[in-house]
Amino acid sequence: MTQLFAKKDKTGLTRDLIEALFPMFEEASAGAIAVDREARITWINSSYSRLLGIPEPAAVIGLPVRQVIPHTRMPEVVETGSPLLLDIMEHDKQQLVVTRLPYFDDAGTLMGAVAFVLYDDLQPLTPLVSKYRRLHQDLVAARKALARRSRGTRYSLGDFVGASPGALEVKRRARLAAGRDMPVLLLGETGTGKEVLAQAIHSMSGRAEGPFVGVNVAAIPENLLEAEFFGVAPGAYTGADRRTRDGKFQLANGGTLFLDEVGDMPLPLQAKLLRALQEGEIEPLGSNKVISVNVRVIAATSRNLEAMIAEGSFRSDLYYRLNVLEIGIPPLRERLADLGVLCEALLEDICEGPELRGEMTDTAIAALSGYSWPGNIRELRNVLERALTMSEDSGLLDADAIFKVLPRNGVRLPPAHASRPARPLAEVLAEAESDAIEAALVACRGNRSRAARALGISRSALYEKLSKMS
Ligand SMILES: Nc1ncnc2c1ncn2[C@@H]1O[C@H](COP(=O)(O)OP(=O)(O)OP(=O)(O)O)[C@@H](O)[C@H]1O
Repeated sequence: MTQLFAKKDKTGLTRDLIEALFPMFEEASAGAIAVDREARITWINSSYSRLLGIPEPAAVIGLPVRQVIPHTRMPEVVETGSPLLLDIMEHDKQQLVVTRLPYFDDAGTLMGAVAFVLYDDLQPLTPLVSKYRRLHQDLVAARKALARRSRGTRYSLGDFVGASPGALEVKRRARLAAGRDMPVLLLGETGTGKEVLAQAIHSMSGRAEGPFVGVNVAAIPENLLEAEFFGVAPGAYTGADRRTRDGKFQLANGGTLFLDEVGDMPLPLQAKLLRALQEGEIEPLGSNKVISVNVRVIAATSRNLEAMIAEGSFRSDLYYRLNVLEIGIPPLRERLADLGVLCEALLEDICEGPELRGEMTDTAIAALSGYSWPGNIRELRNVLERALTMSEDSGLLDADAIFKVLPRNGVRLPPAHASRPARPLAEVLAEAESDAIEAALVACRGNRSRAARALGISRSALYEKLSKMS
């Protein structure tokens, strides 16, 4: 206590008061510390040193307090001269309740601040602390979502759900793409997550703070594409709109331009796009000036560009320019192992709010895996949405609920008969039995009585087998 204040004159009331109260506070608290007006540590007691894991308290005297306690708000107290009477501070994964007070000299000049840890064991405060934690987590999530939205992205790599070898390879290549500022070509059928991945790559890249601008080439009428891409100079048109209009390249300057359905781009525009990519310059419509742009392009298509090159509808030089790093996203039917995790993630997303809840039985997943999913994950999401809408209040989706909403002309996938190592006969028979039951249920569109008849077993036997399968 004697080293707390550098000067020992004790004429000021505030100082007297603090010094008088200090021993009491110190004893009652789990730790105490003092800083000068530059927020450098002038004193720390042994219990606080122990709590913070500081082996040698003398070694931290004179150090900026933030260097020792990263989340402390003592600098704020010495800056504003206002106390922070009750605050929860995180240190090394522990939560401490702290009080911080400024202290002044006789002339009322701020000299520094003292802080006491009131609780280091927050057990009695559990309800309060868990509420605080929840609010804090919500705040962090909301801030992140807001930041992403303001940059034009909704997805990060965590949103590309899947743990199958195919999905893991996609994620590995996406991380690689994020680390290198080069064009990327995403190849995959419709609904496989090309846009999710493009946004994820942008969010992980050095351009994350820049804009993410997406343009779906197939959705824009051919005669408007050039203006959409490169912008319009004032007076380019004699019509009503005589203002300058920035194109997607300008809007994406400093960030990422996502060209979806690039295979649908007409040949004349392909030539202009190639020039823009090669030169890093664009020329707005009706202008004779070129503008430099710094844009990273991620292109995507569900079409076979090599075949298009062969038939002359896609330029090979543009293809090589875009395809510096290629990521092939497998269709859902080739990564059925991901169905379980995908359903879980999609149901959680669909069932926002407490009124809706969705859960799947194993037989429901088995039913989903018998379908070929031409619309991939977008179609899976639609199927789950429809199944939930039609389900009972419980939100539990079984095979019946799935069969009711799967497209009637759905193609049944042949069971995988890849060569396998020898296995116990009982295991092989059980698998064959569940394959046969699944096939019968699909063929009978989930009608169990008809499926049982087709299998040549009683309805109750089928129920028994199904309960063992789930
Ligand atoms: N791996 C994934 N994990 C979770 N959700 C996914 C995944 N892939 C796609 N989705 C979801 O499926 C829907 C379609 O995804 P997205 O638009 O990225 O597909 P796309 O390949 O760009 O489709 P298109 O070629 O038709 O534009 C979105 O709702 C997206 O959230």
